[in-house]
Amino acid sequence: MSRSSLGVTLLGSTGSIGKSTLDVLALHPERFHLVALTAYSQLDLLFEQCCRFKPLFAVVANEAAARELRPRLSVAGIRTEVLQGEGALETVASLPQTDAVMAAIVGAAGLRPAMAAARAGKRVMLANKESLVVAGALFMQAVRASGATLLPVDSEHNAIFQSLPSGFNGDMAASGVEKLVLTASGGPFRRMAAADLEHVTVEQACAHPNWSMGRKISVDSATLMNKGLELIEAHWLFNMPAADIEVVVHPQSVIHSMVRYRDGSVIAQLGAPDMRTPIAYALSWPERIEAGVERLDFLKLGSLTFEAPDMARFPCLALAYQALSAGGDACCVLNAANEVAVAAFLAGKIGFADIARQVEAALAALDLSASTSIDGLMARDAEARRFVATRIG
Ligand SMILES: NC(=O)C1=CN([C@@H]2O[C@H](COP(=O)(O)OP(=O)(O)OC[C@H]3O[C@@H](n4cnc5c(N)ncnc54)[C@H](OP(=O)(O)O)[C@@H]3O)[C@@H](O)[C@H]2O)C=CC1
Ligand SMILES: CC(=O)[C@@H](O)[C@H](O)COP(=O)(O)O
Ligand SMILES: [Mn+2]
Repeated sequence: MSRSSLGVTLLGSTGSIGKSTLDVLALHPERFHLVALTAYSQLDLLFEQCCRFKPLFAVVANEAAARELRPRLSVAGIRTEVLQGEGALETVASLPQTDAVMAAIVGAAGLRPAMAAARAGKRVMLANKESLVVAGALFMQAVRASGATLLPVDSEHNAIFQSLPSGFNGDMAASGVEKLVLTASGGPFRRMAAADLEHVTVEQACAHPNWSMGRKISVDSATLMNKGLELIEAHWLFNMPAADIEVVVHPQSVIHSMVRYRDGSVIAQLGAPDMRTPIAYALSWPERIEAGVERLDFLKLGSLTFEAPDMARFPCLALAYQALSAGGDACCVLNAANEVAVAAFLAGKIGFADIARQVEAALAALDLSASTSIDGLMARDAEARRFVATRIG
């Protein structure tokens, strides 16, 4: 390992972003080394990843999983130390050996470890958009206080980051920025009638037209809640009011997002729909490295098209605008209610269109006054989860 090699902790290594991150890291063994890998349910895959990448630490969900993994690693001659539980996720995110943290756990479960990385002043490569949805103000405050480097991995926000002037300091007006434009694929049901949305299957909802992703974010893309979460994420990352963040449906997912400038210029980032590009940029910024992705062939692409999002058929996007403008803990409630409703849809307990109904009910019923700590937000998150779980039964 060279002295300048970057020590990476990969939170959520067994997921879609986790695996893509390992693909990029494997292309550059001289540039990066793995400090820690973390998994939740996929122990066999974590074992294989430890054998291949030999991290210093592996984190699993509980004592039983740790007792299973330790002897397997030992027999294989791998000296990775196995830790367990939520606290261990925060530990590996803030170790002195860790230079950079890829935050790729799904859902609000990723918040505390991402916060630990931010508080410890790490290079935080943020895929876990839910951290900013639940705790945007506290998260950005922690980044500023510690001097952490926050690099967006979500493709749209990474595209905006690439389209902003270099040395951008958070002052949009001084940089001549007028608006941000988030592109949305429209999901698998872009052209479906409202009545038919009541009957779509889990398999259809998880079949994203352009991206290969985990199941939760795939359902979010299908309801357009993903774009709602990304609106809130963009608000916090780039210090932009919701009124200056447009959402445009672009079914090809080739333009990953854009920045409008005061002089009428629009700067966009384009690329194949492959997360290895934004992951590679977050890992190598301000430089660029090979990501192993297919190059765009404009002649094969033909045309790029645009249309307005339909918030009547996809009310989750409207609910996210509503939560952002309500402030307080509304975005935390929106996220928690959505996580429970999506899990219930994936388990066959509610229909696709019920997801928005559950989120709307939680926002209407619960106290949305602002929490001032992560513990307070997690209590509000738990309250919203209980509320929706009780309604679903
Ligand atoms: N996939 C994509 O292309 C994109 C994803 N994102 C965001 O990145 C994040 C990850 O998404 P994705 O990779 O698709 O998700 P996946 O479901 O594929 O992977 C999630 C990862 O988190 C782990 N995990 C799940 N629950 C817990 C928990 N309670 N505690 C600790 N670890 C847990 C999983 O472990 P295990 O598998 O072992 O159970 C897995 O490693 C999400 O926030 C998503 O919105 C953003 C842009 C694009
Ligand atoms: C790859 C990525 O960043 C996802 O968030 C993706 O953007 C989902 O696509 P849509 O939500 O636009 O369908
Ligand atoms: Mn995205």
